Amino acid sequence: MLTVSALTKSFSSGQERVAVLRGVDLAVQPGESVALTGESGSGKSTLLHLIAGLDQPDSGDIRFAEATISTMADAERAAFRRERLGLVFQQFNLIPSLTVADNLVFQARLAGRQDEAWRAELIERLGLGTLLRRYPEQLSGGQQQRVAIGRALAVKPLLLLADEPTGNLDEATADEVLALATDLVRRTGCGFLMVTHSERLAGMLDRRVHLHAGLIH
Ligand SMILES: Nc1ncnc2c1ncn2[C@@H]1O[C@H](COP(=O)(O)OP(=O)(O)OP(=O)(O)O)[C@@H](O)[C@H]1O
Repeated sequence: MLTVSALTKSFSSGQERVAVLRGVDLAVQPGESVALTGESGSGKSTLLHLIAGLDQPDSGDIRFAEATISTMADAERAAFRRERLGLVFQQFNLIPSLTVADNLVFQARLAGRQDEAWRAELIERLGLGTLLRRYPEQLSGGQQQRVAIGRALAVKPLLLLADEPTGNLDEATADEVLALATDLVRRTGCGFLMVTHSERLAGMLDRRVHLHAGLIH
């Protein structure tokens, strides 16, 4: 479903170019959850940003079944991200001026992909029913992250991308939030790629890939 081939990316550092990704190959199948590990600075977030279309690779391809995002123009890539991808970051990135209910519908509405029945199921499964009228600042970290996951999945994405999604949560809450996310991913059949430093959390997913010296091992 996602196929990344021979992806390279370098950044300028002073006079030099530093090659962060040197030919990354990676595939994620529908319904599969994959943990992306690697030491600090190995390029995990860079890879995730490229897959999300937030930045452009130097060379190589990023393909989904229905589209090659690495060759899309900026506007087309942004639309693909909005409509077909779910993004969850460590900072929950909820919209502070919107209630939980409105945060949940916001992206789906923008994407023109509203599905009432699916949203109701997400609310139920993520235990958000009693929180719908609250604002993000009135929620705990675990609750905010459950809303962020619900928002990302509300569009029924092809792929859920998460960068240290439970990094701000205590262990028990992190485990609980990730268990919910993997369960929903299996249910929707979307792929799930998650950056993590945690061996424990990586072990909860179907498979693990390791980024080292610019390559996936
Ligand atoms: N926009 C940028 N401009 C210049 N250098 C960058 C940029 N983005 C990332 N880098 C560099 O690329 C390398 C990889 O960064 P990246 O954030 O992808 O690593 P990471 O594996 O996610 O690290 P961490 O686990 O610490 O979050 C680092 O050396 C970083 O300084």
